[in-house]
Amino acid sequence: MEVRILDPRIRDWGIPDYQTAGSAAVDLFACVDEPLEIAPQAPAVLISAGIALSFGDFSFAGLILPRSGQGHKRGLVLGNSTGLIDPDYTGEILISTWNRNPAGSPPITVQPGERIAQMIFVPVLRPAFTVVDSFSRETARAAGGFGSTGA
Ligand SMILES: O=c1ccn([C@H]2C[C@H](O)[C@@H](COP(=O)(O)OP(=O)(O)OP(=O)(O)O)O2)c(=O)[nH]1
Repeated sequence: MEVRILDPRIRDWGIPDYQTAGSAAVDLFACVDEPLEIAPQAPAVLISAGIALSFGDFSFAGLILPRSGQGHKRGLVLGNSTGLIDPDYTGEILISTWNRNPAGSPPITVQPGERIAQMIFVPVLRPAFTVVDSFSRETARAAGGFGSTGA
């Protein structure tokens, strides 16, 4: 996979890579020029991750996810819940950054180079759609959902 370094500070912070052989994700750095205060419940802020990717073949995509420590402990999550990086997207990777804490909480300060999110890569399946009036196979669940099997 090709990576373009759009913010030279990335070379000092560590080009995003798997921290260990067992790691599924690469951490993304906040490429802000100065510490950035994000108020609770304020509209999400787009922060550059300082990199662009070329997926080569289009068989996988990227997903930007919150980091558990940032999200669970600190309240710093993603304004779009999950970011999808399409395999044909070659622009700057942006992180929609949101302070989910209740109004009145202190702001969260994001430092330059802080690891605020992570990205995993997933295979993309592109099933062909056949338009039908009714499905050729029935299931026990049928349209049951949203708690249909009990609490
Ligand atoms: O957190 C994100 C989400 C998206 N993107 C980039 C890569 C992605 O491929 C592109 C488009 O994202 P998406 O398909 O989710 O956007 P959309 O709202 O459906 O708009 P469109 O596809 O019309 O651009 O924006 C990011 O950099 N970060």
